[in-house]
Amino acid sequence: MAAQMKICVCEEAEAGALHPKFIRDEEERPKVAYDQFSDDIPVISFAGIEESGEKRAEAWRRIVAASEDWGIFQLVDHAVDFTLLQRMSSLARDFFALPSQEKLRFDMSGGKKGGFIVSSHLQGEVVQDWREIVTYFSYPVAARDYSRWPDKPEGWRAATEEYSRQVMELGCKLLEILSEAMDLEKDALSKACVNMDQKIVVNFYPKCPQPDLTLGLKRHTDPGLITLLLQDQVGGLQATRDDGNTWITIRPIQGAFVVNLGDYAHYVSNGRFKNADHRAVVNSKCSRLSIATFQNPAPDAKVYPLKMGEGEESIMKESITFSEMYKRKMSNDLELARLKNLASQNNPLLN
Ligand SMILES: O=C(O)CCC(=O)C(=O)O
Ligand SMILES: [Fe+2]
Repeated sequence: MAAQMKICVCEEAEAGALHPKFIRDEEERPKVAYDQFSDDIPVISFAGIEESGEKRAEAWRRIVAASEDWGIFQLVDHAVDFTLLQRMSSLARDFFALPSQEKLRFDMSGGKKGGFIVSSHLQGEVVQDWREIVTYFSYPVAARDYSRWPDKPEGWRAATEEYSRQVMELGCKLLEILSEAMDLEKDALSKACVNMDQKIVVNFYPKCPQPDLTLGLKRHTDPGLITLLLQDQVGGLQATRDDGNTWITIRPIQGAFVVNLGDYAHYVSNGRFKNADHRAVVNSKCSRLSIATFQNPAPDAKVYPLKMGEGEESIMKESITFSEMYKRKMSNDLELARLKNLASQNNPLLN
């Protein structure tokens, strides 16, 4: 039973020092603290969207501007029920507090569709992320495998079902705005996605003995269309728009969703919408919880600009499927990690 021998990050947290497998290279380590908050990311009220006239135009304009600028904005006054957000977060915290054997009953290793993972999705990663996660494949509904949804704590399954439904609704409204911003019909993006996929990733970052040496989640862009991220009040989500030279820590706002645009949004808008470049840092004082809901196209949806202006060239050489795009992204990431590992093995100064 290999799964039973795994060590959860919560157990690693008990040690006074960080295990070397979590230690990042100097240039990857956080330089901006988890609680040194920035207000650079716009906070937009969704109430304005439902109204008519000037308020709607203003909210709409700010969403589009943020999508072009950072590829990130925070959404408040949205329709997702506040008590449901609190319930999801508290049930998720209860799950991560369970004994390791209980969590590992849902271990996702070996290609299972959903469940519990220690650290990273990617096999072959050299340095590990300081986190544990639970993943739910929630849409399309027909593809749900409830046997992979943790049955403890009681009530989490039902709360997750309702949460995924409400977030899907909100996500679809955002797609209408982004479609119209591209001068397309309201339903253009949802049609391009063929059949909207949704995946929920609940991230738990235990408190960490040496947070300056590691990352909760390494730098990345999300692959899909948009991600709606619910974070607690601790702080740790960071973004860069100068290729990792400088970072900001996004200020947590209770009940808000941080909306990140992903690679698919970047490609179909021919580069107009930014794919948010982000990561999560950890701290030594307390654990942190975030719930990321990824709204993605179907695996066979085409990835190619939906519209190009006169004389504008496509940023993509060819049209590929979303599953092919995802595969290439993952193998690029692994190749980079492998090269980095080789370089450090061949550098006597680092050994
Ligand atoms: O925990 C966070 O703030 C970031 C999570 C994230 O980026 C992800 O799950 O893709
Ligand atoms: Fe992300």
